[in-house]
Amino acid sequence: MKPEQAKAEIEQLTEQINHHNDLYYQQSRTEISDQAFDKLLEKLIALEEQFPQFRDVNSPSQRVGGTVTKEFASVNHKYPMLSLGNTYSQEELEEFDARVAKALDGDPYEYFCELKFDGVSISLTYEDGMLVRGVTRGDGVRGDDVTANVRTIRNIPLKAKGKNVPPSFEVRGEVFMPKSVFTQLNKERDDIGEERYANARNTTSGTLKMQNSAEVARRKLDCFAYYLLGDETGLKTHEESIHKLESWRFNVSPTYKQCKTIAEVLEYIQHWESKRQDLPLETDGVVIKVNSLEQQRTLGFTAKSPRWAIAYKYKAQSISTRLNGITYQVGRTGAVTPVAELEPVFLAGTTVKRASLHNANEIARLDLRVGDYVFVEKGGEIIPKVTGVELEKRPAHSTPVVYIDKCPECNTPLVREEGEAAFYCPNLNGCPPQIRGRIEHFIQRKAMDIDSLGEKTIEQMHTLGLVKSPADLYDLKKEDLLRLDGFKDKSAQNLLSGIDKSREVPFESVLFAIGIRYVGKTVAEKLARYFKTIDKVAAASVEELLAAPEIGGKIAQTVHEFFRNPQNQREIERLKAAGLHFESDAKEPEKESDVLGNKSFVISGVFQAYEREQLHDIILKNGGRILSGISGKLDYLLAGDNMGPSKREKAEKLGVKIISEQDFENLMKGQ
Ligand SMILES: NC(=O)c1ccc[n+]([C@@H]2O[C@H](COP(=O)([O-])OP(=O)(O)OC[C@H]3O[C@@H](n4cnc5c(N)ncnc54)[C@H](O)[C@@H]3O)[C@@H](O)[C@H]2O)c1
Ligand SMILES: [Zn+2]
Repeated sequence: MKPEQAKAEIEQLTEQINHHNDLYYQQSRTEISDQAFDKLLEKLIALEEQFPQFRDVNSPSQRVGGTVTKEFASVNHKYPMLSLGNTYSQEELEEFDARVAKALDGDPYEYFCELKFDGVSISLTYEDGMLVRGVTRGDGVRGDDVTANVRTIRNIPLKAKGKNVPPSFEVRGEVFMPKSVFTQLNKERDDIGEERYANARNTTSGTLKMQNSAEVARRKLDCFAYYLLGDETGLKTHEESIHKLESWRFNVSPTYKQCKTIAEVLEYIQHWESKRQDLPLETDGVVIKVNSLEQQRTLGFTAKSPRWAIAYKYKAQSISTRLNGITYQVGRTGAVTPVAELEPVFLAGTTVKRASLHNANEIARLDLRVGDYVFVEKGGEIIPKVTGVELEKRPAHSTPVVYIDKCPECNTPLVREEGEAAFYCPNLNGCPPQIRGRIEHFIQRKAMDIDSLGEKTIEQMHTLGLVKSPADLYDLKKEDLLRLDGFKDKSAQNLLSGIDKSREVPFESVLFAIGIRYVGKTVAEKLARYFKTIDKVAAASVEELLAAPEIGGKIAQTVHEFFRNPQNQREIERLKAAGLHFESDAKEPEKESDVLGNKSFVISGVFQAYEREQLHDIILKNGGRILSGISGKLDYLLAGDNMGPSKREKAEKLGVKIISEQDFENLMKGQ
């Protein structure tokens, strides 16, 4: 290759890699697989080695990929947080072993193997046994201070318990979202018409950077600890540090193993290759560390990673098969999901016949054509996905897939809202899967909690014309139920009493049950708490909805529209007549004073003496108002710890007064 050509290619690769790094670390999104990304980086490294004159100090080959964000205060790491060199092949692993042997100059050494947990790394600082700080890796030198969020993770001890806990130390670990939590989260998102999250790692990264710790707590993140650092730990090996962490009640994955030779390392890798699928979290490889800390010091670091460790990454399990066609599914909210119908193929233990394609953009991006041979990949999720097309096998004269424009269930023309990836069938009240889905949503445990009513029964009720909307459930008679398959006197009676009992379900559950798009259980609770009655929610303008805590523009808009629809209005009138709770039992907070004189507040950050919701109540009870965001109209920004610098900046620019917890207490005293 000519130098000019190499230079151009290095520049182009750098730009590409920076783009993917930005997506991955800043926006928690990905456009290409890790393996494809690693190939780009490998290519860049090879070119830079061949043409060192074109290697920039800021090249992505020389630096950890992330940066800090504006939303959190940034903190310098005491010890830099580096990346890991990685490999997908046995030969490269053996080369690594040879480098270690050479650098240790005949000294005997051994390895310690752990799984590579696929989440987000975190640094946890403890002082006098107490957790004082949780910081993301950031650019390796500085990270985001996400302490408030880290405190919500149950498996991260707030206090290290056990013998000989040193006065000050740092723990490194991986924050992750267990597979079961991720699946449940996506189920809930499907149910309220939100787009699914792509994978658990990106969701973990996005969650850890949320501004609202209460929401983080609901996401049920978890953490595995794998490093112990400190000046006075007295440790000799990595293994000892792992045992120390265990004895101080840190959550350590029991999957580690000490290995004497690289052959044992290879056995470990093989052992976990398929077994790792049964673990409760995603893993993407094995991390191999030289066990002796003394030898780790001898080996040292490159600019980007330790020379005493390497990550062996498992190749994604992928296979090529024929795309026989595309079918379309309609969900409860009318969202249309395309599904790839494949020539059955055996992949990683199961036969795959179908794969998800997400949406029309994805089909266009892949330029899919029926008859193509496509690559199917099983990532962490159970449903495989189509990741690419084997272009050499493309049949002649094939044409790109034309996305359907009518609902496959009811033939209504589909619509796509601005800024949304999915197409929708707008026929809310006449499209069968939407009707059935709405009833399934209505009866679920978190909503009206009517058990003994399964999907099959709902479908049959709908086919027989017994139930077209949730309100019809309350008109059902015993003789209606006896027409259903398998229903006898007793089961019919049970169902009727289940329906009857649902009349006692509290308002927030009813508000969730009626199935407003984007209104999940948490949002329903917030709205119910703030507005107290359905009539007030229904009458609220978009601005008034926005004033409720944590209600954003998209939700405010849909809630407002929902109550303007005459059919929805009629349904609610019928449900009211059926005797459901449409008012909150919780009493209006009793006015205690007017000391805050109608001033407006935004609450942000974490407070010493109060929970946020508590402050919220105190303000309302004492004649203040709560606003949803910082604007020129705002009187006070009540700032706790860990408030993002961007909020402070905005408030300062608009001349909004920023007050502390102490200032607020003074205001309450009328000072
Ligand atoms: N698909 C994309 O667009 C894209 C973009 C950027 C990066 N990436 C992927 O991100 C990775 C590069 O990121 P990286 O620099 O964070 O490196 P890395 O993820 O390959 O390795 C370093 C990280 O491994 C983690 N880790 C997990 N288990 C560990 C254990 N037992 N011991 C020690 N560390 C453990 C730590 O968080 C550590 O920060 C690559 O896998 C790359 O493919 C993908
Ligand atoms: Zn339809």
